[in-house]
Amino acid sequence: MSVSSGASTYMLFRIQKEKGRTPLSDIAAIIEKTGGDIVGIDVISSDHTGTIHDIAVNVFDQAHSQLISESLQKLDGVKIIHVSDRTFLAHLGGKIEIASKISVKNRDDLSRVYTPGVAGICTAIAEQPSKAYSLTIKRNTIAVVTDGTAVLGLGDIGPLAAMPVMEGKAMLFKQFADVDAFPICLDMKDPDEMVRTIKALAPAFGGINLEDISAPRCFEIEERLKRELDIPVFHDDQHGTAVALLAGLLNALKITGKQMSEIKVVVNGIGAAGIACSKMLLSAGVKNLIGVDRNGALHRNAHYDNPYWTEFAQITNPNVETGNLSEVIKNADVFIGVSAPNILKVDDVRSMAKDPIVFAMANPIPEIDPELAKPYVKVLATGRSDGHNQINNVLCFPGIFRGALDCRASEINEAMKLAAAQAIASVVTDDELSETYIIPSVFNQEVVKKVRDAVIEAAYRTGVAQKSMRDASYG
Ligand SMILES: NC(=O)c1ccc[n+]([C@@H]2O[C@H](COP(=O)([O-])OP(=O)(O)OC[C@H]3O[C@@H](n4cnc5c(N)ncnc54)[C@H](O)[C@@H]3O)[C@@H](O)[C@H]2O)c1
Ligand SMILES: O=C(O)C[C@H](O)C(=O)O
Ligand SMILES: [Mg+2]
Repeated sequence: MSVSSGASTYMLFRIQKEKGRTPLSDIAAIIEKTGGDIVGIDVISSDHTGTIHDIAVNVFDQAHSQLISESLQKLDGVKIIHVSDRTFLAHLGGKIEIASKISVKNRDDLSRVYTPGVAGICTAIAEQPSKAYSLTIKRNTIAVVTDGTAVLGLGDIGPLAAMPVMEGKAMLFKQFADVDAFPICLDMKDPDEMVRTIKALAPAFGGINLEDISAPRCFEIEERLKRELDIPVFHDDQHGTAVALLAGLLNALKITGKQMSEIKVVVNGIGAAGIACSKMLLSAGVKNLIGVDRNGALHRNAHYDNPYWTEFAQITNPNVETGNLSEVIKNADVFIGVSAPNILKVDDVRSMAKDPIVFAMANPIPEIDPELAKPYVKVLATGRSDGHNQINNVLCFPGIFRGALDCRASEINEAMKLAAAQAIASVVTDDELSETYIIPSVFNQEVVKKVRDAVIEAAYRTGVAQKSMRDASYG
């Protein structure tokens, strides 16, 4: 049985073949015999001792790739230098670069973009700082800042290892909303030091997108930066997630015919995303919301060292339910997971109320395998790109910052977030709405457009837009 390119993993086997030993045809035959589908062979180098080849092969999965490697290693005079998959290949050398808008072809160009011409521009900005918005990259540039302490669901893997996620966010900012974003991975953990450093970096940027900073530190860092900076500061894992979640839930409830005010919601993982999602749902009208973390349900009769949990317990769990996830999820209408992989059991889902909604949003592995949950849920969503109903903050951050930059909002406030959620939900029309289509694809070009316009409208309405409406090309 061979592998069709659609449902497979693309691997690149770099092999060294000694001259006069196993011929290439035998190597190819072994790969095909082991079920691999060869899609290309390149010669990388060749000399009197042998040849290095890259053999591109479609395989079923990692285990299949391993099997092919083992078969190749047994061949006489064949050595595997390395095996890479498509994802690793896409990351070679990083995913973004800086490009100039003007090319410098001669001395005349040089004297305008650099010294001496540039000095006049600097003086103009020194005299009138707001000119930085028209004469530098500030007006369209966002810093994507992390300390690497809560990277996806991988935890505290540090600033260096966080780079691929931050580069990815920068790519998405550019592709979806033409926002120039730059990844900044800080090697520090102390909130005071982080606030000081981010403030010191701020002059070059029109906004700060905080990313993958662990709770509860992220709350203090964001609150202080919002107070102390005059550009929008937005913690994506809190607010981007909450916006995308509310959009998904608004549409999912249309399918189940239930009301926000009547549903029982269990939020698992009371960290950055969990607290923000819960607060957004409360302001959208949910009354019975229970937060669960590693030690079970949070409730007002317990004592927590974390002040954000104390506050959370006061405003949630009105019936003071106690116990672990399996206990409190009974009769819940909605499960929201922003916690860890595979912690929701099929029996938990089966104990939920009729027509359960399960949003298992932990990345990269959701709280429950979608295939296991599917038979028992009415609406299922994950944070991943490779299934139906992707509820991910990428639906929010490009458009919300596009809007905030275009009207030069001094902040991103509650009204702007709510407007963004409603805008995302509205992209799916009533005719289109179904169990497998509650939330638009991020590739739907309406998403960024609608979010931008709704955010700008809310910014003017709430008095935080600093540009005239005409200049913001809006309204
Ligand atoms: N889909 C999305 O758009 C999206 C957005 C943000 C975060 N996330 C995902 O949500 C998860 C949390 O992200 P965060 O930024 O809030 O991180 P965080 O570190 O701030 O919070 C994680 C919380 O989950 C809790 N937790 C861990 N394991 C648990 C378990 N077994 N049971 C109950 N609680 C558990 C932790 O104690 C912590 O309170 C990650 O997997 C992340 O990838 C998804
Ligand atoms: O990065 C993502 O895909 C979403 C989110 O920011 C996360 O931390 O999981
Ligand atoms: Mg994140």
